[in-house]
Amino acid sequence: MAMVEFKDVQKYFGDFHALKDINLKVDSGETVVVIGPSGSGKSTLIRTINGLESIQSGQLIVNGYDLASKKTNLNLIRKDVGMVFQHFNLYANKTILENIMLAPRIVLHRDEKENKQIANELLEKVGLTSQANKFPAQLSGGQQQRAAIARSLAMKPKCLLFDEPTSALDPEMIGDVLNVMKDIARDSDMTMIVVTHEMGFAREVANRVVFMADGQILEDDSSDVFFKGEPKNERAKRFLSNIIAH
Ligand SMILES: Nc1ncnc2c1ncn2[C@@H]1O[C@H](COP(=O)(O)OP(=O)(O)OP(=O)(O)O)[C@@H](O)[C@H]1O
Repeated sequence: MAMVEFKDVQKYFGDFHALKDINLKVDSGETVVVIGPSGSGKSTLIRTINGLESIQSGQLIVNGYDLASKKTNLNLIRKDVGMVFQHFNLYANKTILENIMLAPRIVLHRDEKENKQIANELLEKVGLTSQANKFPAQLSGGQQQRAAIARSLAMKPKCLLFDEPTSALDPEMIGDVLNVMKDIARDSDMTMIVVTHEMGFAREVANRVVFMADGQILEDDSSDVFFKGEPKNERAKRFLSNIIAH
């Protein structure tokens, strides 16, 4: 079953055509990595999936809901489709444990004892048990991002969107965050759509790689084809050889 399906989607910011004729289908359980040069529309693409950006024409179906319809309740979509941002977006005045417990308590009305148990399990999963009662500012960037991932997972989403989750981190923090993401991709049946330049991650766990440039999808391959067989599109090929060379 498709978790996300774009059909001839167009997105404008004023006169600027940010997403051009997007056709993309992501099946439940797939891990898809989106790559491409700066300004190519990668963030815009994934932000449309949970309604953070609206589309102007075409069809976008997410978890069975039509996002172009005014009747669609975005809160219903966001319950099942989580997002991890470049800059973590944790609540500064709440502890890490409270950050993780907040949405399930308010949105899902999860029983308090169960909520705490799930939060503690997630803290363990992302290696932050000892940081549970600290505030975000007391943690490193890498720890904050792992807390943000745990917070998203606490909602038990069907789909998790990642918008350059490691690009604001110091290099020594990146590995731990990627390892958490790799574990999730391997161990869960959640759909993951990840905007990243981390080609090691893409190679190890992505089922597919989508290359964007100038608001268009120029290549959409299984990762085997992308990494072993070379992309067919010239720009994708050049992009790949540049990032692998650096
Ligand atoms: N709110 C906005 N208003 C106007 N233009 C926007 C807005 N958001 C994005 N854009 C433009 O849309 C284009 C695509 O932006 P987007 O952030 O999706 O690219 P990206 O591929 O994610 O880039 P990067 O890798 O640098 O994050 C850019 O030219 C950007 O300036």
